[in-house]
Amino acid sequence: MKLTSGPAGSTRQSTMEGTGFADSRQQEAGAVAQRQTVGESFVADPRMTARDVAVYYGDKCAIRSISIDVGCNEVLAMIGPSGCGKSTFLRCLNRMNDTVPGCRVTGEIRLDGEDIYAPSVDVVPLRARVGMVFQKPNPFPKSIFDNVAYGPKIHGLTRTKAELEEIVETSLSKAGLWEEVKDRLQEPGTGLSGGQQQRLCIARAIAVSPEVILMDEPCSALDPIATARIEDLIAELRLQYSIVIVTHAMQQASRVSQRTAYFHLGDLIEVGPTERVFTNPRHRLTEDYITGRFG
Ligand SMILES: Nc1ncnc2c1ncn2[C@@H]1O[C@H](COP(=O)(O)OP(=O)(O)OP(=O)(O)O)[C@@H](O)[C@H]1O
Repeated sequence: MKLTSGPAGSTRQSTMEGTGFADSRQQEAGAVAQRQTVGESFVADPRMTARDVAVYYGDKCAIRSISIDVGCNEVLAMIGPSGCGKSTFLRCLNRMNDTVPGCRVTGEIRLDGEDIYAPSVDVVPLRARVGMVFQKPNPFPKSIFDNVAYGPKIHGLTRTKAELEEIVETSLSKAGLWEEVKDRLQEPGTGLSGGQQQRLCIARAIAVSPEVILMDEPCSALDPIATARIEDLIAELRLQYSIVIVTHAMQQASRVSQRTAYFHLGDLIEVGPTERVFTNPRHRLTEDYITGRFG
């Protein structure tokens, strides 16, 4: 994947602008330098592009001027201390923030070049194209089969029962769950173990042929073995989809992702190839975080 650095336009304005004092100007330059995203935010062939994205909850600005691409067939990890805005940004990518009262999103986000916030965009098909897997596995109170079949049915993706069965089997296979559940498809999804439930939720996302899968700390409720299975699965899914994952586990980010984005207090501080970000961070705040001095 070819990477490119952030343009000058990704610099955010300092709140000290216009003070007129020399030392203030120096501080301002420092503040701007600190808030400019360093590294490689952009890729040559993006699946999604976010430009100058800000999110407000009421009057409170949760993230400011975020510009970043999501590449095809990459896992992009988003890391940073609690409350820095990772989940808020993730939710912008499939307009999940639309469901949060008082939440306002500004800037521009495109999927395959199409503005996903355009008034003409229907969020139901959008959320099939940009699927989401949550922190806590949340299967529907339905059978294993129906959990996976539900999406294709409501999106009209199949014409016959055989086609639907085919999608269910393929999705469960891709999610690494088919062998474990093929003889109990009519049992409730909620009867599976936590790790199996999370793979069921991944199968549910896959069943509607997404282009991007968003994962918000998908392993935080799982034991190490179930976590390892999901991480292996993420590596396989990348071959077909783009994946954006929020994780608190830096080891996990380094294991599963090709690029890592570091957020800090609502700013996107640094983006780059994962190995480089973890071994040779360019921004002091990134370094402080990954070495455990902050967060
Ligand atoms: N629904 C909401 N209403 C008001 N403020 C919110 C809401 N959701 C998030 N926030 C605030 O927005 C900021 C960013 O929160 P967000 O959950 O995106 O951070 P995060 O980096 O994902 O945190 P964590 O790692 O703890 O999940 C925080 O200050 C948070 O309190």
